[in-house]
Amino acid sequence: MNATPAETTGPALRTLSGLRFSKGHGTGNDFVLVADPDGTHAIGADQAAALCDRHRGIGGDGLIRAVPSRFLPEGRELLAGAPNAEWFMDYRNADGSLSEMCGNGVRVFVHFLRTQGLIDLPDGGSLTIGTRGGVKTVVRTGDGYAVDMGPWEFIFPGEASAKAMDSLVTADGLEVARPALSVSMGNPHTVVALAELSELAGTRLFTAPKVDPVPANGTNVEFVVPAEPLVHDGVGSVTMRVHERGVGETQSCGTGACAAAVAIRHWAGAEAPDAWRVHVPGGVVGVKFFAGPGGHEHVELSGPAVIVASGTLS
Ligand SMILES: N[C@H](CCC[C@H](N)C(=O)O)C(=O)O
Repeated sequence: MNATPAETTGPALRTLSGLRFSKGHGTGNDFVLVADPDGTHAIGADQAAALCDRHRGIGGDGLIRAVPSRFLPEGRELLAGAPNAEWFMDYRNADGSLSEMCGNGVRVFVHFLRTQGLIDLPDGGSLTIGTRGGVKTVVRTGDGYAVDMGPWEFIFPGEASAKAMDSLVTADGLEVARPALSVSMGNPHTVVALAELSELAGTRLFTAPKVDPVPANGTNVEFVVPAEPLVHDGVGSVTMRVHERGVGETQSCGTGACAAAVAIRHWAGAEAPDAWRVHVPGGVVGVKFFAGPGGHEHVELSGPAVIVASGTLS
């Protein structure tokens, strides 16, 4: 991730002096979280990037502002069809860019609302929230949260070939194009199939892998290796690393784990299971396919959420 320039970070943070914040993560995908129940603390791109800066700010893969949906035009639009989506996850990537969705972020967002005393959600209870990727329903489970991520779809007809600089270059320096699938989970993903993760060994995904074709608003790129055997006790298993749009390599990506399961399940064919475990550097998340309303297949993402600390900006 590119650090924000010093001349931007300092002034941006000074505009936020006294701000109460928390730090949390879901399988190592970490966020700076701000509660804004009165809708008076909009956080812009430079401010978000400064808060997420790991050397001059608090540090995080993204910034999550918890704000009542009624205070945002996107939220008011959602309330028309989902009046119970009282809270809105206002999410920005570490570089300050907006993104439609953040799967790990939704779990940490709901956990944050609970720890702030802004909602009451008993074990087994469910909550509907608003995001720029639509309304999401979240259930509190015994060991975290399960999110109905909604329907998935392929972004391009057929399969898109993908190339990744510095990580899939063969010994004789040839760029290796791999089969890939571009999948929308509310945000764009390009899933690249590898035979084994050792092909990425020793590689930090510093630069955005080259993919072809590129989705209109850029893409998150997942490198995925199926387990051997792919299915055990009826559950499929894959291992993945990810270069996130607007961030860089992260320990985990919830929407990316869903996209990876969509792609591997597509490649595995009709016998592939509906339940998956996705192993990421930061832990393991569950992905499950189920028949959603209107006959669309939905994806459920499940996993832990942790609030590490809270503080006040100097
Ligand atoms: N960087 C992503 C957003 C965060 C996604 C990821 N953190 C997740 O858990 O889904 C994008 O620009 O689409």
